[in-house]
Amino acid sequence: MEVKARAPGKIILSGEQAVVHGSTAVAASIDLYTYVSIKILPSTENDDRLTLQLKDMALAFSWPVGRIKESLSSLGGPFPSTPTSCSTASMKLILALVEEQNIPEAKISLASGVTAFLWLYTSILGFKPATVVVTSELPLGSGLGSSAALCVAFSAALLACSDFVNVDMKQQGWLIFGESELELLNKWAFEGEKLIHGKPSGIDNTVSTYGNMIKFRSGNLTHIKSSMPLKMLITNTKVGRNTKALVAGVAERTLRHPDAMNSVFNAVASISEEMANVIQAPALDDLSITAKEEKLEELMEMNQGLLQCMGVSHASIETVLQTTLKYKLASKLTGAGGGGCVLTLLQTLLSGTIVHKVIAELESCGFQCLIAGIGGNGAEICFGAPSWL
Ligand SMILES: Nc1ncnc2c1ncn2[C@@H]1O[C@H](COP(=O)(O)OP(=O)(O)O)[C@@H](O)[C@H]1O
Ligand SMILES: C[C@@](O)(CCOP(=O)(O)O)CC(=O)O
Ligand SMILES: [Mg+2]
Repeated sequence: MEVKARAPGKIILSGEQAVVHGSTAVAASIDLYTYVSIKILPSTENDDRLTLQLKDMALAFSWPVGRIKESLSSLGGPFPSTPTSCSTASMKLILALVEEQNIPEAKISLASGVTAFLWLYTSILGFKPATVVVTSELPLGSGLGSSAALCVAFSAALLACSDFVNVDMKQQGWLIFGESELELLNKWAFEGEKLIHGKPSGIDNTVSTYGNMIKFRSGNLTHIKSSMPLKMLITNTKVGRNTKALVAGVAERTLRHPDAMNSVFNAVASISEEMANVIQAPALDDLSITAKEEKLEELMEMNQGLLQCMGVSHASIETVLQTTLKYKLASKLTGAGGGGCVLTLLQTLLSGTIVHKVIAELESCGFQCLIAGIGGNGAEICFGAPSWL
């Protein structure tokens, strides 16, 4: 049996970091995906293995299934079949299984992704031998939600192979799960994301699961329907950073200055609410679209100022802001900050010449620019020949 799943990355239009502290945020899926393929293998007498191939990194990890079973069954298994947090005891055992694989020091940041894989795999499918292959179009650790896309794609593929969901394997092409399956998949992906981020808000796995555009607050999502075309330039500063450390840094600043930081989070919540209203308000002509774009630009700039207050901007982000401002374009960081990606709103009536000029100037600083499609489908699964591997 072979199943493929894909899950999109995301941009956060407003409210990153503050959303971890209960503020509203607005996010949208982008058309860059992480793909997971699972091939369940027939059980043999003595060489059953679980293999994880990270194709883009040219890395493969493999465990004898008996070894995983022996290690984890000391906890008294079977593992939970409903989404549950990985206990400290399970975590310790899984980390030992990851450590055995001797991940090269230069790629050690991948260990948390491998840990999330082992937890999701054993929880959802138990100890079946299989080969799992991962590929991704998303830059890792850049604020475009690669960690959530990975957990969503794992969960979707695993659930499609499990007895927990009912899917018609004869259907062709990419399929979307039903509502209750999406809810289950999103909960599992959140558990995986916790192992990578420490304390995620859940916005990244939720927008990757459901796709489109969402408003998110304290675990609750509201679907948003944009009444205007939204075009964003995404500039990757290529400055590596780690979401877990940045989220922890904001939490520490909040402990030091609770009143000031709570005021910042409240201001961010108001910005996100207003942004959602602007995006959804009817636009009857070019004039009203331009007026809405100007409001969005101002809200993005205000949000960026507050992200600076939280301590998550970076010299490379400031360079992108100054460069785009020269062309009268508004920008803000997206994701955890500290480097990673910056969003710039490209107004509908903006000339192509300006877009080319700003991209050329950003790229001359060593940054990488892309314009992604915004608001496509969320998680999808497919049975059949893997054309994308
Ligand atoms: N395709 C992938 N293969 C392996 N690990 C991945 C993959 N995508 C994401 N990860 C895991 O997620 C981490 C990056 O997550 P994070 O710091 O949250 O940044 P972001 O989610 O913005 O890309 C990586 O260091 C790795 O552990
Ligand atoms: C900083 C945060 O708001 C978004 C993190 O996104 P990313 O991992 O940087 O793509 C954290 C969260 O909401 O879980
Ligand atoms: Mg992440």
